[in-house]
Formats: sequence, structure tokens, C-alpha cells
Amino acid sequence: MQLNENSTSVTDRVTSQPLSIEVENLQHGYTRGSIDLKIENWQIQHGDHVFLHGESGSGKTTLLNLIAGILTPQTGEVRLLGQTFSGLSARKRDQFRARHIGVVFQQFNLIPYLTVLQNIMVAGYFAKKSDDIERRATQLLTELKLPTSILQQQASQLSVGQQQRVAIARALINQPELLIVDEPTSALDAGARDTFMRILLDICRSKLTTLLFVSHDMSLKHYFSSSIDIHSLKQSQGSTVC
Ligand SMILES: Nc1ncnc2c1ncn2[C@@H]1O[C@H](COP(=O)(O)OP(=O)(O)OP(=O)(O)O)[C@@H](O)[C@H]1O
Repeated sequence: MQLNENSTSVTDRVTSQPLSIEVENLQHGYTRGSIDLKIENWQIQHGDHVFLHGESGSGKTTLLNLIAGILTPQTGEVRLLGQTFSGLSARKRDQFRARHIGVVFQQFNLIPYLTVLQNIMVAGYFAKKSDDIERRATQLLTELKLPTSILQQQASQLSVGQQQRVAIARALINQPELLIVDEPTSALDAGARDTFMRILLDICRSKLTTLLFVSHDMSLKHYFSSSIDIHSLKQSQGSTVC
């Protein structure tokens, strides 16, 4: 299936989106690693907010990397938005990821010597969506409850909580249909974690963005419409369970 590369309205998204994520007969292991990840079938509907949990070392990040196309599965298939993603060339995968998927990594991966705006602009550049980026970045920072003066600040000068929100802004700048977030709250205290989760989920709801959120912290489960343990995912044929 071909994707329309132009940006879509929120109404279009409700009516016309295929499944966000489909995983089929996926298998992946590391040559010298201790896991052998096997998932027969898993689907996430468009607009869902899914909490994927499992203890440290259970393979959560590996699965996210397979879904985001950072790793290629040894066998099986990942389809994103109806597109067979794992079968694309590396260049096409990068293009697709830049336009349709926002990824927030555990360590945020901001470029420390660039300003916040420059960090966000890099994401716009890769997706070839640089128009009007300062205005869009300003709006996102406001939605994320950050002062817009932060745009001119170097990423290395930000607190962990600020870095986390800037990483979300960078991931959302290209209006992706899917946002993947890997364990972003471990450095926050309980109050800051709650504020962050509420802001993140409000933004995803308002933009109808599918959210796949990974953590080992079960206290976050109640924020999500569905949740799944990576172990049951490995064993079952199942779709998302609550
Ligand atoms: N590049 C790699 N090469 C070899 N083994 C790896 C590699 N990356 C991860 N592993 C191993 O695969 C297993 C799963 O790692 P992964 O990072 O996916 O787990 P996780 O559930 O995300 O853990 P955490 O919650 O601690 O981040 C671990 O045993 C890890 O050591």
C-alpha cells in the first residue's frame, strides 16, 4: 500500500488510517545476546495508547527498535500504517521513519551542543518538513508546558525533565501518526512523572497519535487504554490486552 506523503487532517486520520502496527511471525536474537524474541502476531489499532511492560532485559527496547526499523528482524514482518516496513531498503526506512514515526529514546539523544530549536530543526530536515518550523516548535513547547525562551538554550543546559519534553517535541514536530516512547520517566520524581504523563497523553489524544509507551514501571499502567506484558506477547497469538 502506498502512503499519502502529504500531511493529513485529524478528521482524515480517524476515517482513513489502517492499523498502526502489525507484527507477524517476528523473530530476532543477538549473536552473543541472551534473548530470542519471537512474536507470532500483534496488532495496535490507530489512535490506541498502549503500555508495553516487562522487567529489565526482557527485550522491550529490542522490540521497539524492530518496530521503528532501527533493527531488521531476522525473520517475519513489521507493517506500519499498512506499509511493510521491515522489507524496505535502509534509505526508504529512514525516510518513512522521519515522516511517520516519532521516537523518544531512553537517553533522549538530544545533540548537546545545539540549541533546542536546532535539535528540533534536525528532525524537520530529515522529514523534509522544515516549513514554518519555529512556529510549530513554539506551539509544541507551549503544549508541553515549557517556556518558549528555551528554544534558544543549548540542550546540554537543560534539566532532565526539560530534556524529556524537548525530546517529545522533537519526536512530534513532523506530526507523526505513531509515537514510540522508551522508558522516559525513570529519572523523574512521582509528581513530575504524573505531570509528564498527563501532558503526553493529552497531546497524543488531541493529535490522534498512536502511542506505544515502554516501561518496567507498573505504576504508569493506569494512564493507558491498554497494556501488555512482553512475556505474554511472546507466548500468545494475541492482540493488545487490557
Ligand atoms: N546489541 C546487542 N547485542 C547483544 N545483546 C544485546 C544487544 N542489545 C540488547 N542485548 C541483550 O538483549 C536482552 C534484551 O535487551 P533490551 O535492551 O531489549 O531489554 P529491555 O527490556 O529494554 O531492558 P531495560 O528495561 O533494562 O532497558 C538483554 O539481555 C541485553 O543484554
